[in-house]
Amino acid sequence: MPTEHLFVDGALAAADMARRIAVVLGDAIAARGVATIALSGGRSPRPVLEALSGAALEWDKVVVTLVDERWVAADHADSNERLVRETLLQGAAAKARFVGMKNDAADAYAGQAACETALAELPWPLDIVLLGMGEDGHTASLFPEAKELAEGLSTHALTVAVTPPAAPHQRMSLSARAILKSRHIFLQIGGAAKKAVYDRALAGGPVEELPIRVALCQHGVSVEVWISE
Ligand SMILES: O=C1O[C@H](COP(=O)(O)O)[C@@H](O)[C@H](O)[C@H]1O
Repeated sequence: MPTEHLFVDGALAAADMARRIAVVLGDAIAARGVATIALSGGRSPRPVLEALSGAALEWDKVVVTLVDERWVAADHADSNERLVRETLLQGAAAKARFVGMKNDAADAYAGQAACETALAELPWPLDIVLLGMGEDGHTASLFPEAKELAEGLSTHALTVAVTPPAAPHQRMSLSARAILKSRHIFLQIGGAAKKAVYDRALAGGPVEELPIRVALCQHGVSVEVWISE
């Protein structure tokens, strides 16, 4: 069972999550001289990343990558890289090493091999994989109805190129294997609709129905969930 942190307020949940991330990254630096974190995109992580940016860490020893990315330019409003650069990688935190997923290839499928090579050079397992979840139960860009879902759940590769069934832009996503190649999985669940999906996922069933079960229905990696109303 995941460890659940319950909050009435999303801002308090974000601040608490940022504090916990900083502790885990600091411990990783003390133990191994380097700390690694993969970040999700979307709306939920923004306040966490803004708070984390002010943490007193040896940022030059932190490596930041992504859980998923939209195949758009790094200055596009939908770019997860842009989100991370604008929120986390500011001030002292700008010293962190950022390894993004988007490259110059024309589409995500053509760019997957180079992205795989870039991510393979990181020190695995990652210390933290920070996940979000959509109301359809997707996590990273492992969407229930995507034609690449089976590949994302079964591949030995770290990454999978995806065309979302009902969202804009091709994506690059960590595979299930990569998500589980981590020391800690942290998950944000905000609002009643996501909480209902989270509860249904925890109750068990096929991972193809609710891909968040990749993280929730396994015993190898510790999972902490920040739940807010
Ligand atoms: O498409 C995505 O959605 C999920 C959830 O996003 P949110 O905006 O509801 O927080 C996110 O975790 C994922 O990284 C993103 O690409």
